[in-house]
Amino acid sequence: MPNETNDPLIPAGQPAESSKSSATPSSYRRILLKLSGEALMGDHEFGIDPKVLDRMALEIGQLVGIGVQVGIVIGGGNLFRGAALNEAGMDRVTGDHMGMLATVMNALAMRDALERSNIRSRVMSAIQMSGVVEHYDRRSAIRYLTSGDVVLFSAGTGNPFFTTDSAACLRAIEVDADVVVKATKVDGVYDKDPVKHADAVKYEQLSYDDALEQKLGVMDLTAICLVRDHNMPVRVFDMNKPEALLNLVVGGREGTLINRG
Ligand SMILES: Nc1ncnc2c1ncn2[C@@H]1O[C@H](COP(=O)(O)OP(=O)(O)OP(=O)(O)O)[C@@H](O)[C@H]1O
Ligand SMILES: O=c1ccn([C@@H]2O[C@H](COP(=O)(O)O)[C@@H](O)[C@H]2O)c(=O)[nH]1
Repeated sequence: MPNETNDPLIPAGQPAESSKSSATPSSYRRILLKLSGEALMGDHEFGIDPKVLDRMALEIGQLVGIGVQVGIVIGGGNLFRGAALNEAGMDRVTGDHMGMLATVMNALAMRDALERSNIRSRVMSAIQMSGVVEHYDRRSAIRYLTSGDVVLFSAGTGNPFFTTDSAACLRAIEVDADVVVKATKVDGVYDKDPVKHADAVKYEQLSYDDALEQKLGVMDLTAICLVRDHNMPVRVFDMNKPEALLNLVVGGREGTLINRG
């Protein structure tokens, strides 16, 4: 049911067609943008390149400018991943806690970049961190999004053994986003990893079931099961391609669409 009451707690969730009647030229009213932590490194080996943050802030500002509500989940792969720490000998749950804290650091850095560009934003964390960031609360998040604030959902799901892809899909479903937009270092989903295989073939569109059956590594299988069960579309695109984010949000063909098929 479209939200016709203007009650911020009634989900946005309008299909693309119904939102076209509003002032925004966007195909979507509310998106959940998943940013790769690794991509924040830019040309560096580790950490955060402020130039990447500033460029992303600019692109996010363009979306806010056309009336799109933006929730963001940032990965932590530029700092720590629990599985890698575990391979190096650390307890897995401790490593996952470090990975989740890394996502909070990335979210704080992105908020800083957004605010320097005069884009109102808030960081919420799945792990309580009084005095640093607000604890995640779904109803507050929806209110912030409805009022036009960019909301950065940090600390993943708050639980070990998950990833920020799953967190992004979970938050998208919870706040009733229209789509998960996964910004990554490749320009879509291929039949095999395009970084490792020069002959990989790109999909324009892919069903959830095909993505699961073929175990295509661009997104973890838990996340794909979640979006499939809640019929949440996902678009995977290249975050290094200028204007690609704006283009896909206004209905352009960018990357790969994963949906019911
Ligand atoms: N079939 C596939 N199609 C496209 N990319 C693939 C595929 N299989 C593996 N990949 C790899 O998945 C990567 C995309 O994941 P991404 O960089 O977003 O990492 P992540 O683990 O989600 O993010 P983070 O860096 O935040 O941990 C691409 O860089 C690509 O090399
Ligand atoms: O719900 C979650 C989300 C993440 N983690 C840990 O954080 C790192 C970084 O996230 P990426 O998705 O890999 O960028 C991840 O490797 C996990 O160790 C988590 O435990 N729970």
